[in-house]
Amino acid sequence: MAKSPSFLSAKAVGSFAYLTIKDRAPQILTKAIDTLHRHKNEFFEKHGEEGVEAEKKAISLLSKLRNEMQTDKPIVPLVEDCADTDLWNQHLEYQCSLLNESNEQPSWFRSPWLFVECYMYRRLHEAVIQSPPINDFDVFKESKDQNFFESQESITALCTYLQELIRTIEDLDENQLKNAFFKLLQISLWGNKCDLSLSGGESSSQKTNVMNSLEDLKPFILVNDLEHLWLLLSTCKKTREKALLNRVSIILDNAGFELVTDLALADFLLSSNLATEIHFYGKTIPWFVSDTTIRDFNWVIKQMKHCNRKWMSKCGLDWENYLKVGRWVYHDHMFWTLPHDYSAMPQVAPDLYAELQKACLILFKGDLNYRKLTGDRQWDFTVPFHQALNGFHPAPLCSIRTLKAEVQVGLQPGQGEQLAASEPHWLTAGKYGVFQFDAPL
Ligand SMILES: O=P(O)(O)OC[C@@]1(O)O[C@H](CO)[C@@H](O)[C@@H]1O
Ligand SMILES: [Mn+2]
Repeated sequence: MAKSPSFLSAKAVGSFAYLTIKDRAPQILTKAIDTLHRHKNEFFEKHGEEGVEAEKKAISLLSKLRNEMQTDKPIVPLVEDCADTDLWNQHLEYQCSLLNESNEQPSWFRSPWLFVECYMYRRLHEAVIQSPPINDFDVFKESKDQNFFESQESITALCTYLQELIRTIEDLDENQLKNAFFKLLQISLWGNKCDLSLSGGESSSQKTNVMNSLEDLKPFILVNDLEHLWLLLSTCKKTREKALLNRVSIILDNAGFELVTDLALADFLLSSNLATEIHFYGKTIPWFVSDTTIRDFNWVIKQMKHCNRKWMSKCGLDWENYLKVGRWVYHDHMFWTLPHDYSAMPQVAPDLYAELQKACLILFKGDLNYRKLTGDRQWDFTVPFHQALNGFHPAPLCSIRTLKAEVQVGLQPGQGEQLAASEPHWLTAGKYGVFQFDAPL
């Protein structure tokens, strides 16, 4: 078996990983510190002097973290005893073993980018939980909520389209159903552009109506396996006995507009009978600035339900009902906020792997999921996606991802080189996307 290529890391000066750890990650910590500072009065009103002391402590812990990163200090073990602390510290020991020969310590600019970037968010969480009584504060909530509020035009247009689709769905022929399916998948793909960790926490809302740009965006889809998804789900629908369940699992990414696009897609899958149940997987802690937690998931549905726009409110009501009757299920699992790539899931989280195996299709949203699917390694662009998955095949799966990191596989010969020649930042600007499918052989 050929040796796998090296991990992306900030060792490569000028690389996107390097620029992230050097510039964007410290900027994200600074914004988190500013957010805590701006909530000082709220903490005082809620908790009195204890709240102000807690704010000071969290800020001091985050400032220390930022300094460790900016001065490339060794990565230190987590100290707060949580359910995942041992797994994190065991992984840190594994990272130490990778550097044994060079007699070096894991550090921000030497260790794999995936590890240190995930570690930063887990240390940020540790700083907050070490600061009671503000230990359940989400430093990213404001920006996730703002993304939702600033995307109202797109959300309204999407809900109006979805409700019209549902109203007429019995009259749609096979081809019309497929086109609607593809349209909602593309909206979910481009919803992934709205990612606050790429923008360093600056607003990245969907201010224009993405539905009007789908045709213009088609040339930016580098791998398009949509037909595989249609064939899989339409065949499951035709061959399914009445009772048999067809589960589609969605590994969520960002809250706000992207989450609404994923919920709209999920509604269509049920309304069209392409699936009988949808399982969603979010993050158990605030993660990569915009990622969805259970609070974000419930907040978006509640906001939709109570808003004064007819079709948005109808969607919110329907979606709340899907959850009530169990046709939509939300899962929390700590694995998604560990630093491991997905080929480690059978060993590290066999219960989660077994759960994913129950799906007839798994949709992985976003760039970080793509990085974890492919091990965040420096693969040649033409390496098959199946190979890069390194044995991770719980069920047929599809990555729905806009490119925001220097890892991409499954391209045609010369395709990557041609893009690099015309667009130096094609891998990281979020301008290109993929629908990349894999089925167990
Ligand atoms: O998973 P998402 O939300 O699509 O993107 C997350 C992400 O793009 O943000 C980082 C920027 O620091 C990337 O490296 C990382 O993959
Ligand atoms: Mn994300």
